[in-house]
Amino acid sequence: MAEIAFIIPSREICAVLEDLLIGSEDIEVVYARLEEGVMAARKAVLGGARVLVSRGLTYRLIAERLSDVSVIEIPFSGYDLLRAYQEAVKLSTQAAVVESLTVLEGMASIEAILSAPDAIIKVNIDDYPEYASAVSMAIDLQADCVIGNQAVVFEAERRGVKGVLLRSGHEALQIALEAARQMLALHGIRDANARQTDVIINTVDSGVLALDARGELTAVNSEARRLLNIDGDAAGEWVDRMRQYLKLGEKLTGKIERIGSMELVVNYLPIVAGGSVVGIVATLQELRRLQDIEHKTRQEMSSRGRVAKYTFLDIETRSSEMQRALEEAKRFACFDSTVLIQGETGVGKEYFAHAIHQAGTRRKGPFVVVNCAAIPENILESELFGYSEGAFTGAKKGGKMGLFEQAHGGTIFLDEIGEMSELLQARLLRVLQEHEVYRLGDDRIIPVNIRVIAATNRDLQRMVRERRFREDLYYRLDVLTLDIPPLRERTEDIAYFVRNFIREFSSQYRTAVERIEPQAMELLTDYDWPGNIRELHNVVGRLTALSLGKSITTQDVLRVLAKRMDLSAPPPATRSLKGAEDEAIREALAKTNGNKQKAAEILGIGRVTLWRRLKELEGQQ
Ligand SMILES: Nc1ncnc2c1ncn2[C@@H]1O[C@H](COP(=O)(O)OP(=O)(O)OP(=O)(O)O)[C@@H](O)[C@H]1O
Repeated sequence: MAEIAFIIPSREICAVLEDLLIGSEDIEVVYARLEEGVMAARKAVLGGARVLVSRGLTYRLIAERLSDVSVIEIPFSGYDLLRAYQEAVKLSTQAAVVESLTVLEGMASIEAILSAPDAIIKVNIDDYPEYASAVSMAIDLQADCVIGNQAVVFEAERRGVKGVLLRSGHEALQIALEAARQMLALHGIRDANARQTDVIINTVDSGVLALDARGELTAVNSEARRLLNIDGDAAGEWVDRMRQYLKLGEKLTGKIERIGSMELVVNYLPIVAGGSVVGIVATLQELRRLQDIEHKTRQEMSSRGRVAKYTFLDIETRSSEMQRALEEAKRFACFDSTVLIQGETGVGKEYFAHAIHQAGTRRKGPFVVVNCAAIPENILESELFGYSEGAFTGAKKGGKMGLFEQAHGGTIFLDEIGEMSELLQARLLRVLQEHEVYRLGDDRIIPVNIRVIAATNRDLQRMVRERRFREDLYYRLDVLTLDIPPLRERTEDIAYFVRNFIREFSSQYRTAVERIEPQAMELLTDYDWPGNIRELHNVVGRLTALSLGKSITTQDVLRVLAKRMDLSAPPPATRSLKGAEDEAIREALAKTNGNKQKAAEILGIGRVTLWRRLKELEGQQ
């Protein structure tokens, strides 16, 4: 395949060329003139030629008709001009040259070298509408010999004046050949660049379209084709749109454009070179996809260290009450709705929150825990909502993402919600209603997709009545309410947990403790456990550490529990009241023949309380 084609309107030049090109198989030489030359050029291009070389009028016609191919004109070398000069001077008294300005200037240089200024009349062929009038001018200026191309020579001879044909010789052909080869190399570089650009724009996952300065589409990648269904009508519409921005010549980013039901985020970027706009690039991204990426990034950032640790399998129980609560919680987990967990402190509300998150559709999203009672109000606000840079003195550079944002795509667990201030209750209500947050010091809306699980050990309903908790927020939270029974109502669990905890602590403290005396266990199951599982855990921890043998004894339990009751019991009102109590205890024991269990029942107190009081009585005696 010849990549360079010489379309030559002179057999003589063809012959010189063929000599010159022996062995150059990638170059084709065709003898053809004018219109035939154009046809030959087209054929060569179809055959794979990328650079055409020609001369004279044939060159002009080819360059004009095949505007998107590189066409090189064979020049005249200094030797060609010198040869024509010498021949004309020999043949005439006054010679003229009828050619383009570059040739005329070349001829003037030769005159200067030969110290014969203005020896030849110079007629610029481009100043005349046709060859004939240019030749007439030369003859009018007394020329008796005219140097020029084939047409000029023909006209001069027709008018009875000698003609000298200006021929491109060996050197000029060499120059043209070199230029053609360089042009071909440039094409190679351009193609490689275009291929590289093509690969680059097809690697990016945005749609890319580019127009040149004339508003013609010069690049479009596969993603743009996909997004705009470019084979359809959309492409034309998009090119029109881009042309408008090309005229404006200004950068425009983040514009939302609609294509049917799809929303695109479009950036228009003018290409500026040498101070002027030489094109425009549009990048397109699907809004939904961008949001997904943003969400994933947010999740990625926020889920580090923000994962739920417990599942329903971790909530062990032997109590039927608790079993019911568990079944309810499992059902709630499936609905992507707000859950309110109520229960005394230490009953395991946080365990439930983790497990509900893990069993729901958001299990892969973050799980963010916030203890509303543990953080001062103003700090809690900035923790929950985040802040922008400069929102307040000491605000971190670049601002800070709030916990609601961090929980995006997942769950936020608001523990001890009853402790939340009124201001924050109002802000939380907005989040639940609008599903969006504003950072402190920033008015930009940040959409958040979160599930809220709230927990409280307070009677929220009562707080609403006492106007200490917003009624509207209460009803927003009270969608799926879960009541976790206190440990004193789960006696089956007490024994079960005690055994588990003994094993746990005994291996942790490396003690010999393996079991608990039955009476001691009874004392524990009778106790009120105001601190619930957390308290039971602590107590068993202490018992395991204190016990000297393999069994935890009644004495051990009494010692540990008595201390706790002293801490929690209110101080006796009067001495006489205490005396009356002592009397009642004695009576009850007398009636039951010393059966402490029955005596406690008669007295309406727990066995542990009875034990404690008896110990006090012993001390008094
Ligand atoms: N089912 C269970 N099995 C074993 N331990 C449990 C269980 N439930 C709770 N616990 C223990 O009780 C402690 C208290 O649980 P959790 O923090 O979930 O209670 P809470 O109701 O959220 O308490 P608070 O209201 O004080 O925040 C936990 O640290 C854990 O050690």
